Amino acid sequence: MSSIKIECVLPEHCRCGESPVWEEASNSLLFVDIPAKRVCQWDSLTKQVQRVTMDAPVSSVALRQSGGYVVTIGTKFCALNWKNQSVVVLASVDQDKKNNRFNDGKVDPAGRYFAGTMAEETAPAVLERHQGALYSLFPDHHVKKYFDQVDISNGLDWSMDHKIFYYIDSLSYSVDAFDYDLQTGKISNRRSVYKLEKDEQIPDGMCIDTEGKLWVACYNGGRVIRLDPVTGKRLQTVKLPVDKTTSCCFGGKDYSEMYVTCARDGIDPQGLLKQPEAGGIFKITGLGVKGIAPYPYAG
Ligand SMILES: O=C(O)[C@H](O)[C@@H](O)[C@H](O)[C@H](O)CO
Ligand SMILES: [Zn+2]
Repeated sequence: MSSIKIECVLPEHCRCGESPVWEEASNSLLFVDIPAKRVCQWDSLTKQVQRVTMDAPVSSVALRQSGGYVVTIGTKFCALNWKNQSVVVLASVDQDKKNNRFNDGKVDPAGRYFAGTMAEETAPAVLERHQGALYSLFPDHHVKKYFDQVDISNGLDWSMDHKIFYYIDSLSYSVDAFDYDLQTGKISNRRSVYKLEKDEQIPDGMCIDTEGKLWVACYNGGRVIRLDPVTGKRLQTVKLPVDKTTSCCFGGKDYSEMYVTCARDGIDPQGLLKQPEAGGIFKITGLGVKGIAPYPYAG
């Protein structure tokens, strides 16, 4: 049996840390702090952090094949040049919804950047319902809309054989699956593969391991859970010393470590005394499973 170790590797006070992405080329973890409008890069070797501030909430970051990163800022898909900190808008969505912003995003195995939107929250998980939609930015910069009526667009990943797309609309308290056509980027046949239990709270970010099992960060649940999407059973629970766990990804050597982001917003001063590491970056080792490298945006 492996022994699990959980460590706060970066005591960052993220208001809402999200979108952890491992960048193998720089041995670093990318992540965002949404309301702080920040994209960060934590070097796992030097332990140094670089932070770049945007002019609107930035909800996800992904690698870009041609160099630099892509990010979702406000309701825009953008390219970010890390060296000179410049941003170029690639496409816009939800132009009729002034109170909307993008939320979680991830690149598919063919290099399309998937991201969904939501209404801006007045408090964590308090927002106008059904305002969001799911989109993807194709390598040629055209945008495809998949569906709307989304509350909080979150966790997304693809099965190892690229035939299934997994997705979370947080306030449905469900992890869903679609059949996926990698050639065309089309999704179909939506179904639920797991319904969260009460103490697991709100499903947020998600990633898949090489065994095809799903890892879901549970917001307010202070844990990541490992699910078997075939049987619909929870296989494992890993608790963290912070409640507002938002997302997870594999990284480090051979993608054998898990990185977890979390939020600090919405915790009162009393609560912060009990979880001083809220908003930090956590590393979990000894899970005994691995992930895969993130796919880069192909455009
Ligand atoms: O990170 C996200 O996905 C949202 O932007 C956050 O605000 C919270 O996680 C959400 O409130 C929990 O459902
Ligand atoms: Zn999220």
